[in-house]
Amino acid sequence: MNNLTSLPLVIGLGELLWDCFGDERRPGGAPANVAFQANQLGCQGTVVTRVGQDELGTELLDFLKQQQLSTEYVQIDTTFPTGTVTVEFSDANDPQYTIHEQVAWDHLEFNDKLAELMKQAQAVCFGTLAQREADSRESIHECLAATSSDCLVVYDINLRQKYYDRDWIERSLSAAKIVKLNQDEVQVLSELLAISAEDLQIFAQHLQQVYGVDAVCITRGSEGCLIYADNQQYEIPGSPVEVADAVGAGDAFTAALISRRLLGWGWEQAALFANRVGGLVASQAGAMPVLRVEFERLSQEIQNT
Ligand SMILES: Nc1ncnc2c1ncn2[C@@H]1O[C@H](COP(=O)(O)OP(=O)(O)OP(=O)(O)O)[C@@H](O)[C@H]1O
Ligand SMILES: O=C(O)C(=O)C[C@H](O)[C@H](O)CO
Repeated sequence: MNNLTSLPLVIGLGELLWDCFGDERRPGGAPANVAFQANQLGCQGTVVTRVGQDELGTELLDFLKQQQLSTEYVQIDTTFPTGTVTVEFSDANDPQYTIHEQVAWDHLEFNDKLAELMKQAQAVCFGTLAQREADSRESIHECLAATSSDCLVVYDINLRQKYYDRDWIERSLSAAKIVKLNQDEVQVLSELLAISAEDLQIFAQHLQQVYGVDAVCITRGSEGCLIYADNQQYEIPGSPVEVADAVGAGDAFTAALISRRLLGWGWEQAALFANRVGGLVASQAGAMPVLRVEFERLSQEIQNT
């Protein structure tokens, strides 16, 4: 790997794609959003994914280069096209995703180069969607197995359409140190894994005891988040914003939480920052708005309070 900086290496492992909003399109894909935001948050965010050998793939590679993200771990598929998603809204807070099938990011190939990269990662974020096909599912777990024991492995559950399965979720929970999910996903998991979600602390303890997860983070839109870690519950209020669209707010939240935990911040302060970062992204269109300066200002503000 060509590690040009000493910044913490944060990998977004899974899908990089085009979010299509009517006749506009913007780069997206949850793990890619996390890598992009981690890059803006003072880390070396790196995307591990696969695009097609087509115009849409070339444009994604150009986008990454423009944003000073590495394209070294973006594989090119000669059979499947670059992924696309149709994003629709009945409410700006609640985007609906139609995720098109038979695309390149379903076919990530694990190899020595990826193993070498994963060994060096300080954090890796992955989700459920990119596990819908066996090719990427197995490669993702090979990547996770190649990380060092102190790597912060973050499972941002992100359940989409019908693309999840109890076995994939349990395998992923077992591989993760931090699990992030929203309130709707708590309900789905509660049914799928037969865990009561009436008391969220008991729900979180179940994930910790059965799957060996260290921290559980539940996001609640404008109401902020709950974190269960170190035998404590942290309830961190949100700072409501005027929403442009909530696409990528959760991913920005995750990137912010990772970046500040890697800097040694406590849970409360890191979550407060993550809430504000998520809110800022919700106040802008698309999943990858350029907000480097705003994030730095916010980081200083929260450190000084
Ligand atoms: N309207 C809002 N006002 C303020 N902050 C917001 C708003 N919407 C989202 N956020 C911030 O972003 C975080 C993540 O939002 P949300 O709970 O909607 O994400 P999510 O459902 O996890 O997202 P995704 O499924 O896209 O990953 C929230 O915990 C909050 O900190
Ligand atoms: O990657 C996912 O989880 C998706 O749902 C694809 C979305 O279009 C994406 O997260 C928003 O950029």
